[in-house]
Amino acid sequence: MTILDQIVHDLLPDLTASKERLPLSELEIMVQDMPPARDFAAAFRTPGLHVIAELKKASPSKGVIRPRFNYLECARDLAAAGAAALSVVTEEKHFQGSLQMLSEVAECVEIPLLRKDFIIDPYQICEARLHGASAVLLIAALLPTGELARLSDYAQSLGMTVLGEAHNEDELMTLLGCDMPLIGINARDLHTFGIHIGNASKLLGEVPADRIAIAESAMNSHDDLMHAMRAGARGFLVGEALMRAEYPGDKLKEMLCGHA
Ligand SMILES: O=P(O)(O)OC[C@@H](O)[C@@H](O)c1c[nH]c2ccccc12
Repeated sequence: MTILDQIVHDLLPDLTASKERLPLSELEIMVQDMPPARDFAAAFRTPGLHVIAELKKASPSKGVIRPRFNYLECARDLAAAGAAALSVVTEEKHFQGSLQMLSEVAECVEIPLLRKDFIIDPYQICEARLHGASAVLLIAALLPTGELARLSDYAQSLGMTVLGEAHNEDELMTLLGCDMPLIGINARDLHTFGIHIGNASKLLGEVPADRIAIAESAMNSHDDLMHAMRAGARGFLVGEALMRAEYPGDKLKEMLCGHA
């Protein structure tokens, strides 16, 4: 079993329990009373360096990244430093995130939020919307083509945006067959955790102009962002570099401007 299989295996009991407690039909009624979702894709349609700054305490490949994790302070600092959006990792067991954190962050900043999790069911998308996210990540390595299209359509029916994630040619082709506005190219292979920058750069160049290419993972500096931009990226998902910094907002400014 790969780590990806393990993560999905571990989230199933909670998902089943949540559905029993509050079925999807009830969540969908609650969504009707919500204000419209924040426009997640808007920022990326304009020129410039647009970073999706990721809030995560830990990851399976790196263990605990930010031991004292004041996520509201991080969220405020990153928004003030110019983050276009935030990615809130909600997976509990391997990343130490939660939906509660997503709701709190939604109340404390105005920029759009991505629920970053291992999404396999419409239920998780509706939960994301109810907790203040306006985008979800759909990982091609996790789902058959039909499911990707179905979940993507479902998210968009709730007024949300979809970030599809690929890390190889086949996955990219699958995503391009679905109606997804944002196409993420993950330099990290989720099965092995290996980083492949050359491969990611090549794939970024293959994202057609009517989609927004987002470079994901392993970027630490202004140069890394510029490299990904030259390869075709119009947005950048940055987690660890910000979460390891004492002052994530300052680190983001440095990555955006090229100097401290
Ligand atoms: O922390 P990094 O290397 O900057 O990467 C952020 C983000 O790309 C990464 O967390 C990520 C993107 N897609 C994923 C899917 C599963 C787990 C993790 C990820």
